Amino acid sequence: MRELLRSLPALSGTAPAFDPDAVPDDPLALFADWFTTAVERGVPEPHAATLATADVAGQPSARVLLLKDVGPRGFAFATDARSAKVADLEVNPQAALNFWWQGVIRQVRVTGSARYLGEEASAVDFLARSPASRAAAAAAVPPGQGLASVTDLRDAMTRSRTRVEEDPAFVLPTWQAWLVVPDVVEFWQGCADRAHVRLVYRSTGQGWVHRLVAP
Ligand SMILES: Cc1cc2nc3c(=O)[nH]c(=O)nc-3n(C[C@H](O)[C@H](O)[C@H](O)COP(=O)(O)O)c2cc1C
Repeated sequence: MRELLRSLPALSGTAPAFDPDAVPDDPLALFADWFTTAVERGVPEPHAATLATADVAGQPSARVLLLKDVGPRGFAFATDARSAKVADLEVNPQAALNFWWQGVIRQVRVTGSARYLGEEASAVDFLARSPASRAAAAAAVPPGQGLASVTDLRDAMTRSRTRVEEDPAFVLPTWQAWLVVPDVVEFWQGCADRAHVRLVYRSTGQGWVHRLVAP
């Protein structure tokens, strides 16, 4: 493995032009710009992000999920209330989100606190999912619960699919939309010569300040 790992290239994407002296005051605007560029440059699944949480004892855990919205208030995702991440966030709302866009050598790191967006936003998110993903979410098998076999899960999903198709307005009561409200947003632009650009925005409570830091 050691040899294999050392043989692999890193930072092999193509960096778009980026001038850290000509950035917007609001990091959410810069995020939208970088995200759009990632989509235009064909970065696969740029909306997949790693969410890190920590439990009451401080034990961290991280998992990939999909970004559902981004706007002036923060970064939205959706999940099941019975999941470990929600158990973590209920006792410790501090969270981090990480995006890595290989094709453009860009990383975005977000830290902040997460809050539940309420029943209405959660229902809107659930109903916007495809029938297959609504059925999968509603398969009555809570995330993390032990399974005897994958066949059991498929059977539960088939029953759930019928229910979702018969009642298109059905909303899984445990489906929740959450928002990560950022305190710090870091934009990392990799460069082939290793003079990487790290631009860190920090919330002041009234607005944002930003500065360059060493990579
Ligand atoms: C590409 C990708 C997208 C995913 N999107 C979501 C998502 O939007 N919401 C979600 O709850 N889990 C999503 N998952 C599954 C999570 O990674 C994770 O397995 C699940 O949420 C349980 O995590 P937890 O036990 O830490 O709460 C996704 C996984 C992958 C690989």
